[in-house]
Amino acid sequence: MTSKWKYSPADIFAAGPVVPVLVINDVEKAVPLAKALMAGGIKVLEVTLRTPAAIDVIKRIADEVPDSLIGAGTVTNAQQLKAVIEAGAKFAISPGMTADLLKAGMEAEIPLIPGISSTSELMKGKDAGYTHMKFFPAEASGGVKAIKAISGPFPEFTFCPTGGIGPGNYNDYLALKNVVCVGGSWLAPDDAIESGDWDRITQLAKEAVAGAKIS
Ligand SMILES: O=C(O)C(=O)C[C@H](O)[C@H](O)COP(=O)(O)O
Repeated sequence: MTSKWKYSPADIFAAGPVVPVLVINDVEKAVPLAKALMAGGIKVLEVTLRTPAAIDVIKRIADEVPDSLIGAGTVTNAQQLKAVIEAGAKFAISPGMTADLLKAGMEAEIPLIPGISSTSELMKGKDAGYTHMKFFPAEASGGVKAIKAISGPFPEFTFCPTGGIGPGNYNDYLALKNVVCVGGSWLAPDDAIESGDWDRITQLAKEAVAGAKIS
């Protein structure tokens, strides 16, 4: 692992049991949304690069909510990784991996958390030096059973599962010894962001943090 990183992937995973996966269309929503989540006890934020506003959203949150651990999600190539670093992201996370992205991640000044959904991908990540990975799409790829089975031959890897996770099943994942956090969009529903219902988002965050059972 590279010592130039201010936060290691382990620090990011340990900073909170739930990571909101954020899809933000309007840059003006960035700061109030980040503050609403922080008020609910969540520090790690994943802003997905799914909208044209995403890079500006990351910039805004990095500048105006400096206590947050603002990360970029849906980072699928080295150019995007460079762009999110310039925007101020403190980490990057990907739904998958390519050889180029894995290489760029190891050379980058912020940590990259690549995504896997199979043991072969895990082995590619392992060869490139990664120990912390996203498991995506979690529910569709075997969920808790799959991650538990993977810990047999690969006990040294830690996962942040996302995809199909919500209040009803997040503790099933957190109960696994190779999972310390889970991600999901349930913490910041589109309609609540759209209408600026920040109290609802703070409440969802509070409930998720308070209800999380860390093994
Ligand atoms: O956009 C990305 O980079 C992703 O990796 C995918 C997200 O983590 C999941 O789409 C969240 O899944 P839901 O919580 O089921 O909505």
